[in-house]
Amino acid sequence: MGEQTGPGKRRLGVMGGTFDPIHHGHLVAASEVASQFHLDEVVFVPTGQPWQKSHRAVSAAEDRYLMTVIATASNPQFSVSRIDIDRGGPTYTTDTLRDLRRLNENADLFFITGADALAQILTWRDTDELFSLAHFIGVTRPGHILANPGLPEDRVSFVEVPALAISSSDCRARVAQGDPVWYLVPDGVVRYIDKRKLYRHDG
Ligand SMILES: Nc1ncnc2c1ncn2[C@@H]1O[C@H](COP(=O)(O)OP(=O)(O)OP(=O)(O)O)[C@@H](O)[C@H]1O
Ligand SMILES: O=C(O)c1ccc[n+]([C@@H]2O[C@H](COP(=O)([O-])O)[C@@H](O)[C@H]2O)c1
Repeated sequence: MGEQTGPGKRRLGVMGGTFDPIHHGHLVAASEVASQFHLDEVVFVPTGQPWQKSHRAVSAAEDRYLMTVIATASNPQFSVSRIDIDRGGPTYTTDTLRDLRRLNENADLFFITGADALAQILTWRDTDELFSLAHFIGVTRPGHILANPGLPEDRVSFVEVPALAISSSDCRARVAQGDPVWYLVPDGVVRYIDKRKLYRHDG
């Protein structure tokens, strides 16, 4: 893994996502990678403005941030960062990783991404720099093929995680239809969605 690994360095996982809402697929992926890669911590980083999702309405960043905090609060290995929200403007992972490296000088970064997001990674901004900032870990996701889309071989690993066919889109659609999202998202997130009337057409 080149210059990113070293003795005595903390191993910091980074789970970026829009988290609209965060669901158990995200949490299981982070937990499994933390275990298999012996990570000290996984920081969840909700996007500010996910520029590749500009074709649809995205919930307010503060709602997505708070749901991420609620979902991760009970796990001492998990934390949440506001860096992408507070930076403002479209969210680029090169900025995320540069900022996290500045804040965590003695850490190796492991960016966790599902098979669908990994397949799109060459469309992200500044990909040449991207791969020098972190090691990328692609995780399995039902309905998607996990493969290297052309990243340098020594910059990417693959992890099979317990399959959860859950997506944020499906959770939003279920709430809009009045269907339950219990057990797809953490209980506190169900209650937050209800309290803030998120995803309801009359919300
Ligand atoms: N069920 C899942 N299993 C494994 N990885 C997942 C799963 N759901 C999301 N991910 C990964 O988590 C990261 C953040 O995903 P994101 O917040 O966009 O959720 P999503 O469910 O894909 O949302 P949407 O349906 O709105 O596109 C991405 O890397 C994505 O591939
Ligand atoms: O850097 C980019 O250009 C870029 C483009 C699309 C997605 N990403 C990142 O990929 C992660 C998952 O994004 P999303 O849109 O699937 O929620 C999240 O951390 C995004 O900031 C990054």
